[in-house]
Amino acid sequence: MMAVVNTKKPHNMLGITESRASAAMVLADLRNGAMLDAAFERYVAPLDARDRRWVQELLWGMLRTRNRLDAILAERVRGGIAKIDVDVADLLRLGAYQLLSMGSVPAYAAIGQTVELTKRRHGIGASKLVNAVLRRIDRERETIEPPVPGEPLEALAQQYSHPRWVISRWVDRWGMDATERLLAVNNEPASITVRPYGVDREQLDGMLTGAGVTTHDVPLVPDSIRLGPGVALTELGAFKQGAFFVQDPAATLVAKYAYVPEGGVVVDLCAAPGGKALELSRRARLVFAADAKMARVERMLTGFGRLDATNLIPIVCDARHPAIGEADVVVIDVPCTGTGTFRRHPDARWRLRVSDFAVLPALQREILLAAASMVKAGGLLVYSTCSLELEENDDQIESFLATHREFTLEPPPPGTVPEDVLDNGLLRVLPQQHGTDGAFAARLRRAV
Ligand SMILES: C[S@@+](CC[C@H](N)C(=O)[O-])C[C@H]1O[C@@H](n2cnc3c(N)ncnc32)[C@H](O)[C@@H]1O
Repeated sequence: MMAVVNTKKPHNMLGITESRASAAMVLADLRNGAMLDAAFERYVAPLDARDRRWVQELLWGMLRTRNRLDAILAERVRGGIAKIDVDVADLLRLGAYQLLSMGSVPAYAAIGQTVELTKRRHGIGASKLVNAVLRRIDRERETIEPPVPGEPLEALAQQYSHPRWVISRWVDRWGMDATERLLAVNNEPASITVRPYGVDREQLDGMLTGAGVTTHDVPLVPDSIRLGPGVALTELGAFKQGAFFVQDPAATLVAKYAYVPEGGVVVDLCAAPGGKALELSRRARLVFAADAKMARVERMLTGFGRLDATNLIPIVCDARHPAIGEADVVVIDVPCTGTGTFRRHPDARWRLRVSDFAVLPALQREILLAAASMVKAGGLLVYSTCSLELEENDDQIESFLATHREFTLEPPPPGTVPEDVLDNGLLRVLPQQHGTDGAFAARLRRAV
C-alpha cells in the first residue's frame, strides 16, 4: 500500500529533528571540502547512539546513490537540479532518500521535516519547491525508476552512482565486468575487522563472543576477526581494555608485507591515525610514528594510550623535510586519492578531481625522495597507498627505481602474505578481487 502523507499536520507543530538538521550541516561542510568522517564527528557525535546510526544510514546511503537520486529529481524539478541552490539540492536528495530507501521513515515525516528544514535554511519559496517535488516522488514511487541511459558508462554511473570519468578510467584498465564488480563492492557497507592487541586471537574472540558479538574468520589475515553488523564498538569492554584496534585486512597486509626486521627501529613518516604503525610495532623494537598534522598526531596518541602501547613514539614532522636521522626501515603510507577505500568513504568519489592525479603524485614523489635519503645502506624503504591508480602506485615505483639504482624491489619471504595479493613482488589488494579495501605497496632494499 502506498504511504499516506499527513497533510493536516501544521508545519509549525513539526519540530525538525536534530538528526536531520545535523545531516544537512554535514553536507554543507562536505561542499566546503570537509571529509565525511570529520564533519560527522563534529555535528552527529553529540546525538544518542540510535540517532547517530540513523544519520549515518541516511548520509552514507544518500552519497552512495546520489546519481540515481539526481536522475529521479531531474525529471521532477523544473529546469533541472543543476539550476537550484546546491544546499536545496542536497536537502531534496536527503528527503528523496528517506522516502525511497528508508522504510522506517513515514512519508509524512520525510516530506514535512525536509520542507521545514528548507524553510529554516532558505525561506518559504524554496520550501514550496521541496514540498511539491517530494510529494510528487511519494505519489510516483511505484514507477519511480529513471530511464537507463543508452551509453554504457552513463548507465553504470547512474546505477552505481560514481562519476563517469572515474568509471571510464577503470574500464580502460580492467574492462567492464571487473569495473562493475568494483562499483558494486564500493556500494556495500564495509564490515569492521579488528586486530588483537596484548591478547591473542582466541582470547579476543572469547571476549567478543562473551559480549554477544558475532565473529567471523578473515581468510586473507587469519589472526584478524571480522565483526557482525550493528556492534557499538566503543561500548565493548574489550575496546575499553585496549584488547584490539580496528584495521581493514588490506592495511594489515601492507604492514605484514613490509616485514620489518625483528627488533629493528622503524620510522613511519605518514603514520596517523596509526594503525599500520601499531602493526609494525609487533616486530619492531621501536616505531617513530610521524605525521605532519598536529591534530592527527594527538588522535594517534590517544589511540596508543588506550592500547597502552609502549614502543611507539608519536612525533609531528613533515615527511618532505624529515628532521630525523638515518634509519634501518622507513615506511611511507603516503597521502593519496584513496580510490581503494570508496566503500568506506562514500564522499570521496564526489570529491575526486582530475587534477588530483597530478597534484598528489607530485607530493608522493617528494615524500618518496626525502624518505629514500633517510634509509641506511642495507636498509628498507616501504612505499604504500590505499589507491588503485597507476599514477600513485606502479608509475611512482618504476620512475623511482629508474633513477635510484641503489634500490631494488625485494618482496618479503614466501608465506609472509598470501600469494594471491602479490603481483611481481609488489603488494596489490583489489576490492573487486579480494573483497577488502584496496592497497598497494612496494618493499625496496637499499644496497649495502
Ligand atoms: C594514508 S594516511 C596514513 C594512514 C596511516 N599510515 C595508518 O595506517 O593509519 C596519510 C597520512 O599522511 C599525512 N601527511 C600528509 N602530508 C604529509 C607530509 N607532508 N608529511 C607527513 N605526513 C603527511 C596525513 O596527515 C595522513 O595522516
